Amino acid sequence: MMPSLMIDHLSINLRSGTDNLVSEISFAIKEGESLILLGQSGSGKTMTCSAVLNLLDPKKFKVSGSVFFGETDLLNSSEKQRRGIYGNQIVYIPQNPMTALDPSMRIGRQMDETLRLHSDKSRQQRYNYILRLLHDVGLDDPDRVYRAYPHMLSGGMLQRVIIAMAMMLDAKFVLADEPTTALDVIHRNGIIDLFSQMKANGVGILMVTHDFATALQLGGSVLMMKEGKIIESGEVQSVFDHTTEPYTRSLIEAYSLSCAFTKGAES
Ligand SMILES: Nc1ncnc2c1ncn2[C@@H]1O[C@H](COP(=O)(O)OP(=O)(O)OP(=O)(O)O)[C@@H](O)[C@H]1O
Repeated sequence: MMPSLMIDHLSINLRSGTDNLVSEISFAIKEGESLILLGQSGSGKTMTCSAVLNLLDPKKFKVSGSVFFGETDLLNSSEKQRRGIYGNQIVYIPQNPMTALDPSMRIGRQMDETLRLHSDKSRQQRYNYILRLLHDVGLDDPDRVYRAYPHMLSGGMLQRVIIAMAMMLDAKFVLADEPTTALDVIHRNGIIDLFSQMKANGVGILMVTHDFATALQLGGSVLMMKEGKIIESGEVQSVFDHTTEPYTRSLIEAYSLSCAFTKGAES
């Protein structure tokens, strides 16, 4: 099967400097697979995502290597090709989900307008479908969410709304930047379950996190990033069990400490 997303020798430099912010990164994700970029703050995770999403200002950054989505060369694609891919086939869930939504428009209207462009369903059919999706992503009162403005919902609820939008568009690929950072354990589990469901439905997932717990829960492959480079890679449980890299160990220890702390607080 063709990988949905293939990154080959991706490097990112500031045009004003010589340091590589990201150095020679390569990976591929097929439909129904997940890959996690894991590393401390400043390791280059968000830069890598921004290159995949074509968000880096070419006046400021020099990007080399290639990023392919199926047959499309994303770094050299036309505006028209990009419009057909981003927000449709590739859905981005940003760290702050509020930024992905229009603050002045009710959630239901935003979803309805998007759906209207992508389907020939009637108004009533669209309403019923959107309500079912909001229910399926675990929002208890879908009609209230439909009528709410984004600022009326919590971060976790907004993330669910964006996941519902990805499902609505039948996205092939979801890219999520730190989707669990602002959530408590219960909400984190719920969100990861939704990502696992999408994976089971054939969606490819690229997730950025600094949290080993999230990586272990989602499973799949992990790339350990440090100072813009991949220093270790493999199946996440196997890296967790067998790593000898001091950097990876330090992130695992941070995770173990937070588990011990949570257990201590519970007892
Ligand atoms: N807009 C920018 N201009 C210049 N350098 C930047 C910019 N954004 C990030 N960098 C630099 O690029 C490197 C990688 O940063 P990046 O944001 O990708 O890290 P990260 O792993 O995503 O960290 P975090 O978890 O804090 O988001 C860092 O050295 C950072 O200082």
